[in-house]
Amino acid sequence: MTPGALRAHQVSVVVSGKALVRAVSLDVAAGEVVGLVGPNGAGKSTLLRTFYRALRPTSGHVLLDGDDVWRMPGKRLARRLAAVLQETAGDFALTVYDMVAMGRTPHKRAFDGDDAGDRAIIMGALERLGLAGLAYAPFDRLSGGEKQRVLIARALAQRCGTMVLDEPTNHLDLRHQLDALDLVRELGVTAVVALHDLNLAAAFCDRLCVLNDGAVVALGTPRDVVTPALLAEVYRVQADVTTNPETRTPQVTLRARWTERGVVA
Ligand SMILES: Nc1ncnc2c1ncn2[C@@H]1O[C@H](COP(=O)(O)OP(=O)(O)OP(=O)(O)O)[C@@H](O)[C@H]1O
Repeated sequence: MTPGALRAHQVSVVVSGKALVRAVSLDVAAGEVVGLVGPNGAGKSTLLRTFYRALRPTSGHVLLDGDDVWRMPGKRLARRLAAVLQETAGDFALTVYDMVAMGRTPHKRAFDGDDAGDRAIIMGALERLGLAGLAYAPFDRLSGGEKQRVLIARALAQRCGTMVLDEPTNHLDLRHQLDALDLVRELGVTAVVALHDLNLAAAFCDRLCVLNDGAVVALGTPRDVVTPALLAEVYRVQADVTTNPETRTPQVTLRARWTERGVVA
């Protein structure tokens, strides 16, 4: 699990004549965690899809340790880069164990079964995500948060040095949100993670990349990026930014005002 250096160079995505991602350049150093933030529709998922080869950039390149991910055999990329996507529909017959076992596929030849080493990795990933008790439950019956933890466990079992995570915490309760991001940090992997919760992003990420309308509008440490001016410009909200006394990272509080119709932020 050697962390890779991930580089997007002038990546643009145009679909049906509409530019969804516009000339994005982002260098993520080996072992660095970069948060991708920005409003709904800003292009976060679209950019991430070019990283794990779900969507070919119209122009520009995505490089992992200097190798163009779009020129690499898929299996080789999957041994180096794991993606945690938003909830995936599973086959109704698959158990939680089966879903996590898929993380081992890039490391096997066709028709190879799981050996003892694979089983230990799969069970270790299930235990790490608090899912050992659900190992033989049908994936489709799980709650949204449980499913999300299964997808994280699958990426963990994939044993890659680089991870791309698209809103990995959106279904998780507070404790599991912290656990999931703690895990990413603990692993020491290179990670690009799309997050909506700016406080969480600021607490866990080395740097934040702010996308708006498909383009990077700010890139830097959380302290440099999370400012009332940026929040007003990008999210069109009035907010105060203080320093969290525990984490020493920026903390956003929306300014709310009372009207006869209730609270309006
Ligand atoms: N295949 C497509 N064809 C046309 N437009 C698309 C396509 N896929 C995405 N879009 C549009 O591209 C824009 C960016 O979408 P994307 O999912 O990347 O945003 P996002 O920043 O991840 O948003 P969210 O925070 O809501 O998840 C949106 O306006 C979306 O409607």
